[in-house]
Amino acid sequence: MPPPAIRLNNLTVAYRGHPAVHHLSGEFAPGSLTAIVGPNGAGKTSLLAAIMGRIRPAEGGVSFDGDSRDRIAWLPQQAEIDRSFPIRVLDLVALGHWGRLGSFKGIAARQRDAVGAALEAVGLGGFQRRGIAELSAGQFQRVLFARMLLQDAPVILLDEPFNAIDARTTADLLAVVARWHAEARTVIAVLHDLEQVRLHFDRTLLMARRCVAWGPTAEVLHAENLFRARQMAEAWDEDAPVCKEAA
Ligand SMILES: Nc1ncnc2c1ncn2[C@@H]1O[C@H](COP(=O)(O)OP(=O)(O)OP(=O)(O)O)[C@@H](O)[C@H]1O
Repeated sequence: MPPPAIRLNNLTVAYRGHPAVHHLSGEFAPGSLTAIVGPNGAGKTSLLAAIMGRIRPAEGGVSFDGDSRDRIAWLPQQAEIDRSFPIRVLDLVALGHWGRLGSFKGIAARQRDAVGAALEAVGLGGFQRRGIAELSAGQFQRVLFARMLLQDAPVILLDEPFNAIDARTTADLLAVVARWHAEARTVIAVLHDLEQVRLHFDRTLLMARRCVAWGPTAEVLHAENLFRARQMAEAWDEDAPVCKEAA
């Protein structure tokens, strides 16, 4: 099934009345590959949360054309994941099958094979029986990508997927992202490395709570836009209330 278009309609996300994303409008086209960039506190993670439906917008909203939100795969920032949980790589990756498995059914042989294939695809063949606490940060990120391979979702959201990940692992995981793009899935990734964005992402949304620029990466990552985003970040007031500006 093709991915839906994802539309932001005057989207405003606020925490206790203070805006983190302000009056954002635009569209992620089906099958597009978009980087979201901007200074710390620019609202990038909040935007992903609004797309996921984890935060209710203060104003405006997110609409999906032709498909529903439950077919999104989401990779949170590593810092948000508790790795002390005693679970094996096999079981964690198999959770990618969750929608098809049902809660308490065991993992069938076919699904075990699919887990093995996904682990091979991310360079971790044979890691099934390892505990997740025994993995390096880079290996763990590979495992999470393997889980997303199994999820087989038309829309994939990645929040800083290459933070603290070495160059080799990043290159391998960028190849997985390119594969998803070639398969016409919609991929949206929050990133900080602008060189990586220039090399691997067609489109970019540069934001500083508001949209600074959104379009082809080479145009968006222009020095003037980057300067404006920095200025907007320096000027914002953490305690400013949500305004009632028209869309
Ligand atoms: N759960 C929350 N409760 C209150 N305020 C929040 C919450 N999450 C984020 N914020 C605030 O919203 C603003 C945007 O945060 P967000 O994490 O979306 O930005 P970001 O662009 O992803 O930042 P970074 O690059 O540092 O990860 C910040 O001022 C932050 O303090």
